[in-house]
Amino acid sequence: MEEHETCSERTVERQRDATNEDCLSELTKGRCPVNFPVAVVLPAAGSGERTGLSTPKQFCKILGRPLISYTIHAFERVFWIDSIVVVVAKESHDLMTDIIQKYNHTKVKIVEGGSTRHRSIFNGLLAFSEQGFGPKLQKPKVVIIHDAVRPFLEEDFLLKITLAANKQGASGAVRPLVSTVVAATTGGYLDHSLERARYRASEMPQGFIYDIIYQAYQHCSEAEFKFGTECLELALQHCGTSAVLIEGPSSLWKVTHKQDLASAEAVIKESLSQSACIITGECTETQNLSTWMKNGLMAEGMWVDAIPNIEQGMTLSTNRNLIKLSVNSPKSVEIEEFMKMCEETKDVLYPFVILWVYLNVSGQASFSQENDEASAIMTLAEDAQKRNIFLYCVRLSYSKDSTECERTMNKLCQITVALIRDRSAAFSGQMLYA
Ligand SMILES: Nc1ccn([C@@H]2O[C@H](COP(=O)(O)OP(=O)(O)OP(=O)(O)O)[C@@H](O)[C@H]2O)c(=O)n1
Ligand SMILES: O=P(O)(O)OC[C@@H](O)[C@@H](O)[C@@H](O)CO
Repeated sequence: MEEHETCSERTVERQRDATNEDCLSELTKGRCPVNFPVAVVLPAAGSGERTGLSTPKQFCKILGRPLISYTIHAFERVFWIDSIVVVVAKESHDLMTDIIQKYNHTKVKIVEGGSTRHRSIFNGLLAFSEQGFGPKLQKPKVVIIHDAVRPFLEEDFLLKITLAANKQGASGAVRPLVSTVVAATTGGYLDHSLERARYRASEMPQGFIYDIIYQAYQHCSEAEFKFGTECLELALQHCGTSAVLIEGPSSLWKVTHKQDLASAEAVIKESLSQSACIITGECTETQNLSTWMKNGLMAEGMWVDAIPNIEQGMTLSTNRNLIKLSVNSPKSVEIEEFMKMCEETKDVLYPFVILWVYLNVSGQASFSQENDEASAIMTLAEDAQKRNIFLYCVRLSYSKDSTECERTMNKLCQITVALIRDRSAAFSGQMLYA
C-alpha cells in the first residue's frame, strides 16, 4: 500500500469544527463575517461529452431555464459575492450573453475558455489581473472556483469555504467516498485497493487566496494544464499551501451524465414546490375553502400563505405557486389580468404555477359557458408557458353533503400537490375536475 498522507476522519472533523466556530463567532457578533472582496470563477467551457448530448450540459434547460443560470443565480443571491466570471467556449459567447440578459444576471463577466478545465480556470483568474484581456475586474482577496454544472450551492457552506480559504490560503469541499478506489495493473487486473475511510471525494466549491491560486497557475506545467483535475493540488505543489478540507452537503454533486440532468430537475422541482400562496378573494365560500385547502396542503408538508387579493405593485412572498379561488367560471380576460399582476410583482425567472380553482357554487352546469372560454384559456396557457408560467384550472363540484364535500376537498388537495410538484405542461390550460 502506498503511504499517502491523507485526511483521517478525525482531521476532517477537527477542521469542520474549527471552521464552524469561526463562522459562528462572527455571525453571533451580528456582523457579516466576510469583510474582504470575494469573486467567483465558474468554469463552463466544457463540451459535456459524457452526457452524449449535442448541447453542452451547462446550457441544457431544466424547467425551461439553462442549468448554468441556476448556478449563477445561487451565487448572485449571496450579497457578499462581488463579481462572477463565467468562462465559456468561444462558440457559446453569444448564448451566454443572451442568458445573462434574459435572466438579469447583473454580477457576471464572460471570459473565453481553454482546451482543458485548468486552462479555462486560469483564463477566469486572468480576468482579475493586469495580464488578462479586456477591462480588469477588481482583484478579490478570496476567489471561489466552482464548476458551473454544480447548481446546488448552500450559502452557509460557501461561507465556511470562503472564511477557511481566507484563513488557511485554500479550502475545498469534500464528500465521503461511495465506492472503494482501486488501482489496476496494465493488464487490467486488481493491483491494490485504497482504504476507503482514509480518503475523500474532492468536490466544489473551492476557495483560495487569489494570489496563491494565481501564482500556482502561473507555475503550472503543460502536463498539469492538460491532464490535471485538482486545483487544490496546484496550490499545494506550487505554493506549499495545504488546503483545509471541509465536508460539504450531499447537494454538491456535479452534473456529468445525462441522468444527472433528470436528477437536477427533480431536485429543482422539489425546491420550487415547498410553498404556496392562496388568493382567497372576498366571499365567504372561497375563504372557507381557503382554510380547508391550507390545512390540507400543510398536511402534505407545504408551507401555505393566504391573502385576500393581489394589489397592484405589491410584492408577493417568495413562493412559486399561486392558488386563486373563485366562485365564477374562469374567464380568460380575468385570468390574463391576474397573470399580468403576478408578473409585475414576482420574479418570473423561475417557473411558477397559477392554479385557478373555480368553486361552482351555483351548481348550475355551466359547461356551455366553460366551453366558450376553454379554448381561450388553453391559448392563454400556451402563451403563459413561454413566460415560464404554468396555468392550471380545477372546477370544484360544490356539495352541501359533508361526506361528498370532504371527498371533493381531499381530491382538490391531491390534484394541487401533484400539479405543483410535477409542473407538467400536459395539464397546462386544461380544466380538471374535483
Ligand atoms: N475545457 C474545459 C472543460 C471543462 N470545463 C468546465 O469544468 C466543469 C467540470 O468539468 P466536466 O464535468 O468534466 O465538464 P465537461 O468537460 O464539459 O464534461 P465531459 O468531460 O463529459 O466532456 C464544467 O462546468 C465544464 O464546463 C471548462 O470550463 N473548460
Ligand atoms: O474531472 P471533471 O472535469 O469531470 O470534473 C472536475 C472534478 O474533478 C472537480 O470538479 C473536482 O474533483 C474538484 O477538483
